[in-house]
Amino acid sequence: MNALTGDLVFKIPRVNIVTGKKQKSLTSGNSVTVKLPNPVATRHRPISAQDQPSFSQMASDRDAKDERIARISSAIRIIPNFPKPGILFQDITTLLLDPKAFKDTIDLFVERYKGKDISVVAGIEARGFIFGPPIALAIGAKFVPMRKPKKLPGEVISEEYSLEYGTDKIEMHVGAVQAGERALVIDDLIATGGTLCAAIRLLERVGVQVVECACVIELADLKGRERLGDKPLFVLISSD
Ligand SMILES: O=P(O)(O)OC[C@H]1O[C@H](OP(=O)(O)OP(=O)(O)O)[C@H](O)[C@@H]1O
Ligand SMILES: Nc1ncnc2[nH]cnc12
Repeated sequence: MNALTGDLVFKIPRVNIVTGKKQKSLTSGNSVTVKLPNPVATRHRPISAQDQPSFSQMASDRDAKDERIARISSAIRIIPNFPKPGILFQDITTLLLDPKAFKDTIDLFVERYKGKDISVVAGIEARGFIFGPPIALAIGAKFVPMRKPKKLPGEVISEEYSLEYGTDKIEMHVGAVQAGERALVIDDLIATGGTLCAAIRLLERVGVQVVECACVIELADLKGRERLGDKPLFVLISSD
């Protein structure tokens, strides 16, 4: 129980079983080695009603929320050694195969952002394109795709970010957003935080206020959250 919020935070002891002594997380920035016991039980730490003051929240509401997060967590498959040895890949395609868990995912985000005066949901290619549009439709915002280089046909502005070897870029159409708009940035996962930081910079360059970033999964060991500085990050599941 979080003493501050009264939220229940619990661990799902075994979600997916994988083997191997050391597992690395795939990142688009630094590679970090995460030592795990052998055989390895990959753990997801569901985060319930994260950083939402909830003294007045009914216990039954909270239980229902925790139940949804547990369902989402167990629907995500973890594939070891993909796309290269040592990587523990968090595969959200299995979440998409489970309509109830997928709907729960979207609903949890919608419940958080409805009525918050957000006019832009910016989704990061590729997996941010899966979660962003249903959230945008439900909260009455437009969806703006933030794409990998040379994919958007119109005039673009771009922002570079660092990878383990070299750099990458994300791009957004000029005119897709206007100064003063309030945006939510959505992706499936935060690892080092480099991608989300680039998305924030891109939006802020054109005068958009990034209200929050939201991801289904956080690879907490990689400390991407710290890289975001003061920018709030909301996640459903923290994997360590
Ligand atoms: O926090 P970071 O270290 O920046 O990493 C997170 C990013 O990495 C993954 O995308 P990826 O670059 O693999 O692209 P994809 O979604 O097109 O596969 C993920 O979907 C995030 O966008
Ligand atoms: N471990 C991981 N699983 C899935 N996508 C990722 N992007 C960066 N690291 C990842």
